[in-house]
Amino acid sequence: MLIDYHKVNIYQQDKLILHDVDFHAEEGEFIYLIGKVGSGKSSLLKTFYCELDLPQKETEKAQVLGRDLKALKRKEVPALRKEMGIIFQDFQLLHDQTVYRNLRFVLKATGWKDKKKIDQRIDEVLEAVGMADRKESMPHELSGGEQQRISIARALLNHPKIIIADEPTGNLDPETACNIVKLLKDITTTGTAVVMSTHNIPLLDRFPGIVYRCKEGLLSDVTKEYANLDLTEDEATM
Ligand SMILES: Nc1ncnc2c1ncn2[C@@H]1O[C@H](COP(=O)(O)OP(=O)(O)OP(=O)(O)O)[C@@H](O)[C@H]1O
Repeated sequence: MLIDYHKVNIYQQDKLILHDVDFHAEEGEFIYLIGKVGSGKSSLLKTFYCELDLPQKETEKAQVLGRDLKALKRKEVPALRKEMGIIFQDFQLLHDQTVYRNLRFVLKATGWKDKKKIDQRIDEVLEAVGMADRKESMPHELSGGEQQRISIARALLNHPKIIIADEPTGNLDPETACNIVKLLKDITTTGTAVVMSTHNIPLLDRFPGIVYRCKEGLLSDVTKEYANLDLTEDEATM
């Protein structure tokens, strides 16, 4: 299992955001996280990559990629993150660097040294997201959807076992959003799991997956019943 949470409490400062969280992710799974604004989606995702700490005493089990988060030391976090791809709504590309340099920056920062291997891996990930011909482009020369493709390519660089995507389609028009989610779903066929938060409810029918919902401090697996729930609040972004 890639992520195994059992009875986990999640706080922001002193405020309990989600309690008794059970969450599981297995290889190749495509998992949505829905819930209204402020319901705790980002907070949960942040705990997976240790941006938000879990309270030791209120965590029964929290394992991510074979590590016990209760025992994980700060210095072990970069190695854990190297095995994950993380994607954000605002792409977070280096604006003054070409696509190629954006990707090379990550490889160098994660220990790659051989220029030939670096160039080969950059070609592979750009190919995987359909952007092989944009290596020398600057981010501002790309559309939002294209920039998100580059950030997905960046997330793929180190062969992640799991991709965590926090509202990856939040800044995109509906058609571009569909293309990005299709790409993320295609990636799961390679065995990489994807966990993505979204307010874009129509995606759930179009690209079926497992659906978790944050509501009133609780996280539930609603895969079987989401179609019968009123998700008006979950869809609103304001
Ligand atoms: N850094 C922080 N410090 C204090 N409180 C925070 C912080 N970040 C988030 N919160 C609070 O935690 C709660 C959950 O926020 P979170 O960002 O996890 O919600 P979300 O479901 O991702 O919302 P959205 O759909 O708007 O992205 C909110 O009440 C928010 O105000």
